[in-house]
Amino acid sequence: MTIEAATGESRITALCALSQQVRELMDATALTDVPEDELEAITADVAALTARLRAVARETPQPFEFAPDGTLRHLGNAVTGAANPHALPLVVTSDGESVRAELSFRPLHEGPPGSVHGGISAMILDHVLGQAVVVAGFAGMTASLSVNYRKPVPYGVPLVATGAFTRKEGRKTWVEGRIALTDGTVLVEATGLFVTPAAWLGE
Ligand SMILES: CCCCCCCCCCCCCCCC(=O)SCCNC(=O)CCNC(=O)[C@H](O)C(C)(C)COP(=O)(O)OP(=O)(O)OC[C@H]1O[C@@H](n2cnc3c(N)ncnc32)[C@H](O)[C@@H]1OP(=O)(O)O
Repeated sequence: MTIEAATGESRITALCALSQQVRELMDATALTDVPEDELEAITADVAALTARLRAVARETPQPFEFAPDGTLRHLGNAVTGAANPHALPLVVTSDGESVRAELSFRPLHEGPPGSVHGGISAMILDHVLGQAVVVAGFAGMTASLSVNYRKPVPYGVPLVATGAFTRKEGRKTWVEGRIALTDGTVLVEATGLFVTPAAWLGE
C-alpha cells in the first residue's frame, strides 16, 4: 500500500468516526431534557463545529467506489454509508441468492409515538430490495415500491430485513422483502419493481 492510499484510508476512518459521533449527537438531541440555557450554549457550540466542517467542503457525499480491498462501497449512501450520519448504517450481506441485514432502529426514527416512521421502514426496504436486484445479477432504479405495514415497528429492538428476486421481464426486475422480528414475526412487507434505464444498457 502506498503512503498516499494509507493516508486516504486513514482519513476515511476518521470521517466514519465523525459520522458515528454525529449520529450520537442526533440521538442525544432527540432525547435531551437539559435546561434551556444549556440548549442555547450547545447550539452555539454545534454551530461553531458546523462552520469548521464547512471550511473545506465538497458538493456531493462520498462516492460509490472500489475500496482498497477491491470491494464496492458507497460511504455517502443515506442507508448504508458509514460516512453519512443519516445512515443507520445498514450492513447488507448476501448468500448469493438473497440479501439480509440485521438492524435496530433508534428513538430518532420515531413516527407514531413509540414506533418507527413508515417512511423510514420503506427506505430500508427500498435499499434492501435494490441490493436483491444486484445480487440477482441486474441493476436498476426503483420504479415502484409497494409497502404493507403489518405491525408497528419498534425501535431499540433487534430486527432482520431480507430481500429476494422474484421475476424478470426485459428491463424490469421484481423483488420482494420484509422487516421482521428475530423470531420471524413479519412487521413490514414490500414488493418492488426496479427498471434498468435504457441508457445504462447503451440503448
Ligand atoms: C455484489 C455487488 C454489490 C454491490 C453493492 C451495490 C449495491 C447498490 C444497491 C443500491 C440499492 C439502491 C436501492 C435504492 C434505489 C433507489 O432509491 S433509486 C431512486 C428512486 N427511483 C428513481 O429515482 C427512479 C426515477 N425514475 C426513472 O428514472 C425512470 O422512470 C425509470 C424507473 C428508470 C424508468 O425509466 P425508463 O427506462 O425510461 O422507462 P420506460 O422505458 O418508459 O419503461 C420501461 C418499462 O418499465 C415500465 N415502467 C417504467 N416506470 C414504471 C413505473 N413507475 N411503474 C411501473 N412500470 C414502470 C414501463 O411500463 C416499461 O415496461 P414495458 O413496456 O417494457 O413492459
